[in-house]
Amino acid sequence: MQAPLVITTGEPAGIGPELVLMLAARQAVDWVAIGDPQMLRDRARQIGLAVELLELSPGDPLPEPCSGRLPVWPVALHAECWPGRVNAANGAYVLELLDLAVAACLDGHASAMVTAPLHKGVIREAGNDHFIGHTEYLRDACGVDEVVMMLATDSALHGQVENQRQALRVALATTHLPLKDVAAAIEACSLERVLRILAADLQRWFAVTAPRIAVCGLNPHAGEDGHLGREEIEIITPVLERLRSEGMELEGPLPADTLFTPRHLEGVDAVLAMYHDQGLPVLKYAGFGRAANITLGLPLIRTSVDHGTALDLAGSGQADPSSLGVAIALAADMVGSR
Ligand SMILES: NC(=O)c1ccc[n+]([C@@H]2O[C@H](COP(=O)([O-])OP(=O)(O)OC[C@H]3O[C@@H](n4cnc5c(N)ncnc54)[C@H](O)[C@@H]3O)[C@@H](O)[C@H]2O)c1
Ligand SMILES: N[C@H](C(=O)O)[C@H](O)COP(=O)(O)O
Repeated sequence: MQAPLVITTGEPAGIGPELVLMLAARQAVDWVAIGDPQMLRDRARQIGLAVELLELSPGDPLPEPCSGRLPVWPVALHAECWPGRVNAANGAYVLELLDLAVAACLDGHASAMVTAPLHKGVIREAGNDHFIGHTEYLRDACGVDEVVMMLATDSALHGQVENQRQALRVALATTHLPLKDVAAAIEACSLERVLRILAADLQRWFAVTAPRIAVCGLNPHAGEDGHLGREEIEIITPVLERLRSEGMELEGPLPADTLFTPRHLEGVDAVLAMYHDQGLPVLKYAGFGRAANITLGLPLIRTSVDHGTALDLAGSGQADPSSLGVAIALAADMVGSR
C-alpha cells in the first residue's frame, strides 16, 4: 500500500485551511491534511462548505476517497484563531505541522509533503529568530547543506507548452534575504552547488535529459563589462565556465531584463535568477495561481503553492485553490516517477 501524500494546512489565520477544505468539498481526495480538526470544522462552517473530517493517525490506511470527506492527522492549535488575524502563539503549531510531515516522509508514513502557506513574520515573532521560510527550514530539518527553490508554471510542469511566455521554470540562487545582502551572498561555492542540484533534479524529476539552464547576471546589463558591478566577472562567469567544462549546458550570465523574453527562453529548461524578486515576479506574472514551488535537493518530495497566506482573503471563501491543486498534482507525479 502506497503511503499517502500529506498537506500541511499552514498558518491557521491564513487561507491555507480553507483551500484544503475547498479541494475536499469538490473532489474525492486521496491525501491527508495535517492541522487542528476543530479549526478546520469552524473554517468549513464559516465559508459554507459541507466537509466531514475523518481523524486518522500516521500509518492508518486511507478509506476509499469520497468528495466531501477530508482525512486529517490532528495537531492541536496552541491558541484561539480567527481568520485574517495572526497570533504568534500559534507559531509553534505551524512548525509542528511541518515536523510531523517531515518525519512521516522520512519514516515512510507519507509519500510526499505539500505545504499550504505559512506566515514567516509570525514564526519569527514566536521566538524562532533563525526561521527564514519553509525552504530553509526543510533544508535544516533534513540535514542537507544546500537546497534550491524552483517555481514552475503548470504548463512547464506538464509539458503542454502552448505559449513560451507562460511555460517557465525559475530557480533562485539566493532565497529569502534582504536585498542589501544579496550581492555578498552570491558566492562561487554555493552558486556551483545550486547549479548542480538544479541540473540533477531537472533530470530526476522533470525528465529533462540534458538540462539547458539560462543564468541571470546580478547587475543591470549583466554588469556592463564590469562598469555596473563585478560579480559577473569575478564569480558567476568562472563558475559557469567550470561547469561547462564538465559538459553542463549553461548560458549566461545574461541581462535579466531581456532573458525573460520568448526568443531567449526558447529551448531553455530553467532560468536561474540571482535573487527572489529578480525571478519570481516574472514567473508569477506568467502563471500566478497555476504554478507550484518545489524544493530541490531534499531527501523527500516537497511542493507548495505559488502564493502566501493572503490574510486579506482568509475566511471569505474567495481565495483560489488552483495553485494548491497544481502543487498536489505535481507531488503525486513526482511520487509516481520516484
Ligand atoms: N509557500 C509559502 O508558505 C508562502 C509563499 C509566499 C508568501 N508567503 C508568506 O505569506 C505572507 C503574505 O505574503 P504576501 O502578502 O507577500 O503574498 P500573498 O500571496 O499572501 O498575497 C499577495 C496578494 O495575492 C492575493 N492572493 C494570494 N493568494 C491568493 C489566492 N490563492 N487566491 C486569490 N488571491 C490570492 C492576496 O489576496 C494578495 O492580494 C508573508 O508572510 C509571506 O512570507 C508564504
Ligand atoms: N518565495 C516563495 C514565494 O514567493 O512564493 C515563498 O515565500 C515561499 O517560500 P517557502 O516555501 O520557502 O516558505
